[in-house]
Amino acid sequence: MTNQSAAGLADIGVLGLAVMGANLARNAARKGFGVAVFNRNHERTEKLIAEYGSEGRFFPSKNIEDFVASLAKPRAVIIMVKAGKPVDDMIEDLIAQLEPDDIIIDGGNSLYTDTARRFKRCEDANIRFVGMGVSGGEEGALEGPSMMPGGDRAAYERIAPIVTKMAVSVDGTPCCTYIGPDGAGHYVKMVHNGIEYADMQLITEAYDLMKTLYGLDAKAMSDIFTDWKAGDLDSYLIEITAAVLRKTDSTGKPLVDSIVDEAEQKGTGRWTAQNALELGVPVTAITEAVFARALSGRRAMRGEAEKKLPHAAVATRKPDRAEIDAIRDALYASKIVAYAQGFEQMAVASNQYGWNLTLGDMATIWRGGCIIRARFLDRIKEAYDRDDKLSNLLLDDYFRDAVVKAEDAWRRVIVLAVQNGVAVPAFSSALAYYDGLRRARGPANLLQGLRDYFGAHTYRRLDKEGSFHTRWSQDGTEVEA
Ligand SMILES: NC(=O)C1=CN([C@@H]2O[C@H](COP(=O)(O)OP(=O)(O)OC[C@H]3O[C@@H](n4cnc5c(N)ncnc54)[C@H](OP(=O)(O)O)[C@@H]3O)[C@@H](O)[C@H]2O)C=CC1
Ligand SMILES: O=C(CO)[C@H](O)[C@H](O)COP(=O)(O)O
Repeated sequence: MTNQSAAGLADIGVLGLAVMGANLARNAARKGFGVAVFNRNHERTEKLIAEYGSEGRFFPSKNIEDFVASLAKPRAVIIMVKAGKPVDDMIEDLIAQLEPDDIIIDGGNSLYTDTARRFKRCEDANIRFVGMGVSGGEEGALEGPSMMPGGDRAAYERIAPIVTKMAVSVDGTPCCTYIGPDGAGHYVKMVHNGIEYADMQLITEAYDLMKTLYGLDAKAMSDIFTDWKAGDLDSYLIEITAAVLRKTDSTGKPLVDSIVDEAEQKGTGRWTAQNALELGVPVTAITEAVFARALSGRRAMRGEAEKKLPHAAVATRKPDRAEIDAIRDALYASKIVAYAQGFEQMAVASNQYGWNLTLGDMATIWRGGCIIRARFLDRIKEAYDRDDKLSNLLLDDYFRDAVVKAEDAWRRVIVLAVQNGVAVPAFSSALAYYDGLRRARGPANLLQGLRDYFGAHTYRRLDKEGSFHTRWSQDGTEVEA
């Protein structure tokens, strides 16, 4: 499936030409592919062709019939529309036009269970379906995103020569690989976004600590984040944090100080947390990040609470180098926990849903193009290269050494935050997870006793096999259940 446009037909189609679709279409055209383009509202198509039509071979259409007719057979169409019902509508419209063996690729942020359902729907219509997570935002879509295709493997193999060329490459390896069957590609994208939520929440907490405890202004914090980018924390999110903090508005003041403190969300972080709860995986950092966005949304309530629930004014501390370094170390340790949790979630899902995910591949394709791209992902890839059965990243030597080294600073920063009333839910839940994880014997024995007391739910004993119940409200004797 390459360069059939010589015959006057396009190699690939892009349906949906908002930020992501238009940039993916330009990306493919710049790489030499003939690209059929279509959007419900034709103005977007016209704008794309007027502004960028000279970048490559575009085949614009005003309706879906002409769009499909402009594609070389077997056809391949990337749908890039708003997630949810629009995707179902577009699939139905395409099914009515396509022929057996043609391929539909959904490149949006679809819920993985929707993807599994759509896979079945297309299979019933003899159409091949690939659910492909795409990350990188506007710039990544154009310059080379990270791509997470799942579903029909044979269909993926057919589009691979195109999509692996569209994806960015790191050290010569494309950030695109087949992930697994049915909804696996969109599942992995969902967890990517969950980790993105946690990573951003941790950065936000570091910002709040520097601002509230040390009185640092945006420019000073921008310089600190720029320094951090030179070390272990080197990542796209740290880089853009420095850029956002450095930006001034038309008044000359830092833009960030005028942005409303309410975080919005489209749903992928919430889906990650919901799925973690369903699977019973302790994904605390991502879940706290979702809740922190929800709390940020209660702006009026927070305004009222600030008046009614006062806290002693925080005495601004001297921004001593060692204390700022401690925040950096706490951020790094918490970030390791967040990624460890996200990777465990993918491992559990892989088992539960029979996907056979290769976790090292996720680290490999997230090294470039995507929003969470970071030097750190090389370390994760190396950890899975050392042990592809690794049950938790924190048990890998590199990550164990990193958290052990950061531990004192991590604790000090959280103590300081708690003493001064600065909310650090992701920092502190990450540390609580770490402390819970590194104890072979925790306190859930008491919890089991309580459950047995009120509900005869039984418990197991350390000293003998079987399940037991104590007749708490009768004669107090223990019986085998
Ligand atoms: N923006 C980003 O940074 C990223 C977005 N994504 C995902 O990629 C997908 C596309 O994102 P984005 O480019 O931001 O666009 P939007 O999510 O803003 O969706 C706009 C596009 O969807 C089309 N659309 C909306 N409703 C319908 C409908 N009922 N029927 C047909 N088309 C419809 C619009 O067409 P029209 O012009 O006619 O209104 C337009 O092309 C989404 O799933 C998004 O979550 C993934 C990674 C990053
Ligand atoms: O997929 C993405 C990046 O990888 C999108 O930018 C995503 O929409 C961001 O999520 P939210 O709007 O919920 O913050």
